Amino acid sequence: MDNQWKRFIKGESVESEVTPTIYRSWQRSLEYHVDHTLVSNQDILTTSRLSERRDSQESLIRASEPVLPYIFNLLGSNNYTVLLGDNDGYIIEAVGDTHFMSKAQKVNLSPGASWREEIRGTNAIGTALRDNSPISVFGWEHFVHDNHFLACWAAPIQNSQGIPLGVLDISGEANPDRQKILNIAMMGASMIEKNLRLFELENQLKFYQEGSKLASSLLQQGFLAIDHNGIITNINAYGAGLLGRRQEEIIGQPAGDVFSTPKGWMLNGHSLNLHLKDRSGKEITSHLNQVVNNSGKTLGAVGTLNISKATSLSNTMWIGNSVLSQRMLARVSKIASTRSSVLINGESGTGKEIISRTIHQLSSRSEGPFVALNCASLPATLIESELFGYVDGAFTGARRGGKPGKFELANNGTIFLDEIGDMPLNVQVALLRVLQEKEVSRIGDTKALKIDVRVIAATHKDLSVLVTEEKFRLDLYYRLKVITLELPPLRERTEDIPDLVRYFIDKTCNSLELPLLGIQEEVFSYLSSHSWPGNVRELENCIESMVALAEGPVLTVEDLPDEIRQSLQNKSVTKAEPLLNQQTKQAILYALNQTNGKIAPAAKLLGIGRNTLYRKMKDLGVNI
Ligand SMILES: Nc1ncnc2c1ncn2[C@@H]1O[C@H](COP(=O)(O)OP(=O)(O)OP(=O)(O)O)[C@@H](O)[C@H]1O
Repeated sequence: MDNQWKRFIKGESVESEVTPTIYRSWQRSLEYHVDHTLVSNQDILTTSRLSERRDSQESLIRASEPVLPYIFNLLGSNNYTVLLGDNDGYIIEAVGDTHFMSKAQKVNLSPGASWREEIRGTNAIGTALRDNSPISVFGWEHFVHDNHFLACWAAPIQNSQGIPLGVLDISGEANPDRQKILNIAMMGASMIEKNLRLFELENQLKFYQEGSKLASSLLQQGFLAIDHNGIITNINAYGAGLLGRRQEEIIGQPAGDVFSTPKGWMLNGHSLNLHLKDRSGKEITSHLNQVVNNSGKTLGAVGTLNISKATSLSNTMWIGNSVLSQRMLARVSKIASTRSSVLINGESGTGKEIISRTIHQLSSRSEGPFVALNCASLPATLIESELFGYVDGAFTGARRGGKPGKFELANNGTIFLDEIGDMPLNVQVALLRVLQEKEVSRIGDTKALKIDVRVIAATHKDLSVLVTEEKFRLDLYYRLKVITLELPPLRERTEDIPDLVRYFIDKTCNSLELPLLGIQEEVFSYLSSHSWPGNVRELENCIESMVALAEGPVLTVEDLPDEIRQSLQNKSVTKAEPLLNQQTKQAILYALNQTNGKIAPAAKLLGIGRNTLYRKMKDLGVNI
């Protein structure tokens, strides 16, 4: 039976008696000087090299994992082994019957061995890979005599360009139904190819998804996706921030529930507009374009989410969604529905004025005026006339025709008295009278004018201490603190920082007519680690200068002021108070010198508010 092989080895011509594929492979085996008498022990990987090779072929192994046992079961007999070879002919996986596998092992037909033609002569694995075509190699068709007990079928596993990535082999003892088993091998190879394509698609999809996730997170605009059932399938962090909620609270919700008031859905040809107005008057609009597939079926809609221009730059909007902010806003809306006086306590720049405006706007007086007066910014002698006004000739220097006071101007609305702790005692008496009698008389006038004004007072000082020091009247204190509201400093609600920063970037870019700048995520950790003694005002000034001086389209750590860039390292360093005071005093004097003693520009130069500057000047004994 092995006559043809014997005669070929002797050098006789047998070309017409064997299939051309086998004949060509025998000839190549001769050229490779393969020893036809002996099983080669060459090119067998050590266990560690084999596991490295398996690692490098991870997707081929994963794709064949369910296929090899399936093919083995399909063969319906134990006299086979199903092998996976890589593109170098190394066997990297085997499933089969232990009895046959131990026989196969004797000729190195087992994991770790390479069955390239160059090493083992004609064989199904090596020849299928060499010809990139399915093949069966039976008995004496193997070039090496010791392999003549084998019957093998192999089919290459190709990528989508037809390049062989590996090979699926079925080996056993000779079987008469040569074509049937070859078909099974080909089917196995094609199943592995399909799995590989699926992985490729999964990877591509993941790549696109990751890409779009990154793009939407970098987007300094809200991004929203809604499926054809109206369910929100994606919203970026910025968009969620605009809605004052977290991404995970919104994704999966019906869009109609999230955008409930006042206008809801508006379908308009191929686009869709959504509106939302929240408690503080912030209005959000979303413009979405429908996405359709090739057959015109609507898959959903994607688009942007913005604060509508009309309200985006209003200075009455409270930005921040931390637990503390939420708690405070809930209290503010309750306060707004009452008529009582309010006393707001909070450090400078925490938003006392903005929250007073919010109370006014949410109240039934919102159509009336909101009038603010800072008691620390005026000399004691002027406060009274500012508050109550005066008649013609009331005092030397009085304006001809007189002047209405802030109370008169605030009639039917709200008066906001900032830094009330700095109000002189004599004015406190007059204020108390106005509050009790609900009428005001201009200085020098005998007539009283009925007024209906809600008073919101604010201070960064502890008024009860001022009362014990007899700098503040107890009766006025009680009159004002009917309702109190504590504004937490920014360092206690650092979760608000990202929203505030994005808002200030938007606001500054708008006012400087610059294209909207992005911000590197890392910047937030620096901003959150700073203690912000000047609170939101200091943060606002910091962002304004970062935007104005920005080098590129995205604000980075490099754009941060030095002291904030160093704040992460300096957090543990204790402050040397007296030195700090000295330096603050010097900075104030320098700024005043630069601005010829003008308060507003000096405050701007220092990056603090006017009121803070007045207060610091008072505390540090700086006079102009
Ligand atoms: N939550 C906030 N959202 C948006 N802007 C804010 C917020 N809090 C403060 N600001 C901004 O910070 C700046 C300071 O706020 P505001 O004047 O209300 O603080 P304040 O507590 O009254 O300060 P001061 O006591 O020094 O007068 C303002 O420009 C204000 O618009």
